[in-house]
Amino acid sequence: MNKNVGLFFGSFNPIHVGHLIIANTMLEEPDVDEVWFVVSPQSPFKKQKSLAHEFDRYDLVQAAIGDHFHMKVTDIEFTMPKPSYTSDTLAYLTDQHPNHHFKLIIGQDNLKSFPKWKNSDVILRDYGLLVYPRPNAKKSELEEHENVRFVEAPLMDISATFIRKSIKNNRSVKYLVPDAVLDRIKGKKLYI
Ligand SMILES: Nc1ncnc2c1ncn2[C@@H]1O[C@H](COP(=O)(O)OP(=O)(O)OP(=O)(O)O)[C@@H](O)[C@H]1O
Ligand SMILES: O=C(O)c1ccc[n+]([C@@H]2O[C@H](COP(=O)([O-])O)[C@@H](O)[C@H]2O)c1
Repeated sequence: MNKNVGLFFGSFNPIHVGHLIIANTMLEEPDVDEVWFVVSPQSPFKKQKSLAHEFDRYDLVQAAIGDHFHMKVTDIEFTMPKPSYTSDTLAYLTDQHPNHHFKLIIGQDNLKSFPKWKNSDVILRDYGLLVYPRPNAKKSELEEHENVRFVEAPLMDISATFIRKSIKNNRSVKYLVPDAVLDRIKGKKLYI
């Protein structure tokens, strides 16, 4: 079946309510039928000491979306070369699902550096970007690009960095992550 799929790539270290609000907002767009979370083992521009194992991050995403009918999670990048280059994954997914139409979902903070991504021109031309606004994002020349669309939605000053820091400092992150995610973070003693 043909589907319009919004691909939401990220480290998800851990997934937080901001990510879920972004996914849900994108599902309201007329040309997004499903959102697939793509858990990246290693983002090219991020060197994190506190990066949880990709299997754990995948589990947290799965726990967060539960059995949502229009959200899925994929581990497709786990067996691909690292770091995880989005254009390679897009090519692979397009090959696997020739009838689907993919778009990329990103937060506004990633738009400024997007021209430095591998094959960014191909991604822009062949897929296009759906952008969720983010506080303090730097201005980007791509804001007016014909294949870049901003959604109108509330700014959310929430980050995985803040959540990891809070856990380390023994502060509660209840409501910043879904309860099922919090249970697993505690159970596996992640980010302490
Ligand atoms: N609060 C937010 N507002 C808008 N976009 C966001 C927000 N949080 C995450 N994103 C976007 O979600 C995608 C995946 O993000 P990522 O997993 O790196 O989360 P993060 O909260 O930015 O993590 P970290 O704090 O570890 O850098 C990126 O495109 C990022 O821009
Ligand atoms: O393909 C690239 O060149 C590229 C450069 C930077 C980031 N990405 C992807 O963008 C996603 C979000 O990245 P980050 O660094 O905000 O976690 C993640 O899945 C990365 O693999 C991809």
